[in-house]
Amino acid sequence: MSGRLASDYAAWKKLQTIYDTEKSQLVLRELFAQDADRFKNFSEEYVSPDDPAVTFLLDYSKNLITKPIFNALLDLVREAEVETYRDKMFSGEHINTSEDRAVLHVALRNFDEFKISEEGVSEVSTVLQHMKEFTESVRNGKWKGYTGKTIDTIVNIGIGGSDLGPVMVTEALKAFSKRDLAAHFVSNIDGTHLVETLKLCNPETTLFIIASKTFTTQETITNAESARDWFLQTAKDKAHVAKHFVALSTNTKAVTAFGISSDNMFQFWDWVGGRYSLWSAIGLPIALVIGYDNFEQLLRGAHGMDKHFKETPLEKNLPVILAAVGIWYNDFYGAHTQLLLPYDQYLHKFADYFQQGDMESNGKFVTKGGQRVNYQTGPIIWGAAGTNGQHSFYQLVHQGTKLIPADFIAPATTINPIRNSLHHRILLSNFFAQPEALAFGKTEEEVRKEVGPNSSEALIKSKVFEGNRPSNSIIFPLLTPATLGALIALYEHKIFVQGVVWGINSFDQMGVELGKVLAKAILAQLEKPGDVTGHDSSTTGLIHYYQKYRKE
Ligand SMILES: O=P(O)(O)OC[C@H]1O[C@H](O)[C@@H](O)[C@@H](O)[C@@H]1O
Repeated sequence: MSGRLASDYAAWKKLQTIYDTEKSQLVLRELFAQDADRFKNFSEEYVSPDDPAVTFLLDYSKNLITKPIFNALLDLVREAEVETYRDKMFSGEHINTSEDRAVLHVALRNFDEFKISEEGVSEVSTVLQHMKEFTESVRNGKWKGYTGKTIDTIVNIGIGGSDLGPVMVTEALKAFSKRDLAAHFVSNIDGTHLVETLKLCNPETTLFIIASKTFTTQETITNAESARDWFLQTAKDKAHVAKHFVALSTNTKAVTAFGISSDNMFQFWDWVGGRYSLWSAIGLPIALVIGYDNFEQLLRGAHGMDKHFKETPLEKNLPVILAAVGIWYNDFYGAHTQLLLPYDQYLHKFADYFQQGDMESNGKFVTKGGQRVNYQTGPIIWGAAGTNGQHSFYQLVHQGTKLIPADFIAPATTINPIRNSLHHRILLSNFFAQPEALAFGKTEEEVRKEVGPNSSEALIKSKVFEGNRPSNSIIFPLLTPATLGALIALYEHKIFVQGVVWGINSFDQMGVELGKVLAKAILAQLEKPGDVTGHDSSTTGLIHYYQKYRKE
């Protein structure tokens, strides 16, 4: 994050030389054959410094690395001053330089342990207390709707960071939810999203949570106004809005202007980035669904990982290890993507969540110092819950022409052990088998033995798996709120480390602005029929086609 070009570092140059000279020797079959202790030498167990029950194993032995490569990657991390920038983040320095802001999601789950002096940090516990009281009054039925009925449905209206975290976590921790409180999430400006959700809601028993850091986001404000109109069609009196609309925001003025009283507003601060905000008031729908105590466990689990990240030497530091190995593929092997593959149905939104987390943070071509990078930055993140992905895109991962590093993630035990955990054993057998198949493949010789002498050469070739496809495996005892918190924080800090090495600002998002500005200009033209001006012929042609069918 120094803003320097990563390719100027001595360690970068050394890694390039290693890659150019040793690439052909980096064959997993051989690396494992040469070192009986490879698993031991390339795996780390995480145990939360706060709670021994929060633990997991990271096995990174199936990567195309040797100890000298791993050490050179750590040298790169050192040379980029990741430790210095990490400490700056934790102390509240304004490391988000383009917006002159601190980056303090770690302060939201700190429980007063690290000393951080930044405006707002001392208010974190007051907001948590407000969230706790509110959550309890909704969950125990004391909070009533305008006709005196108990709230049975919540609708979160937000988008991006004000949607994806709560969606992912409420799905992941569904088993901890209060079953008689239905939770819906409306994000898309497409009216369909709101209309289809409102079909499931009763205005007398629905609580709308308007979640927007800025409270200016077009989608969220438009959806919120439409939801309010829908509510008032039945409730009539504007005074009833107070019982059915709350806001999560940093913008008190805009919230009040919308008609939500500041008593029903849950505050956060500009040092909470949208994609790092599920730990803040943005987590209110999470607390409502799983209960405040479970929400606090999620925060505590993340805090344990924060301590690990802050205090553990680099070679045993899990976020650093994931980041370092990722840089090896992204910048030297030329891999463009990174798969996240949770073998846990509850985590089916995990990759969606980290698409914003990683790609909005590290999808940048300019360093903090304003130079264009001459290397690859953030990877494309994608994935699906296992085993579904296996029946969809794994063919390409196994036998395609691209190198696609993958993180496999699974709980050792399940919350739903049906048929004596038979389902879970089958799931895990796939979780173990896939990285093995990717790494070791199947040679032509092995195929020949299998298919017999009468098979065609073409058939034999089509059954060969080249192998040598890298992966990490993360396995933990059970998916609990605290373990999930630690897992999310692990990836957050991985993103941080990579951003520092690449010299970019992981905490702004200038890249989402241009489309927004253009859409506003076009909207003004769509509202008055007639000829459109100021666009290229393609955009003009598309708008003309639309105008043939335009309806009020
Ligand atoms: O919470 P808000 O302010 O509505 O922003 C919602 C989203 O808007 C933009 O897409 C970006 O700025 C995201 O980072 C943000 O999460």
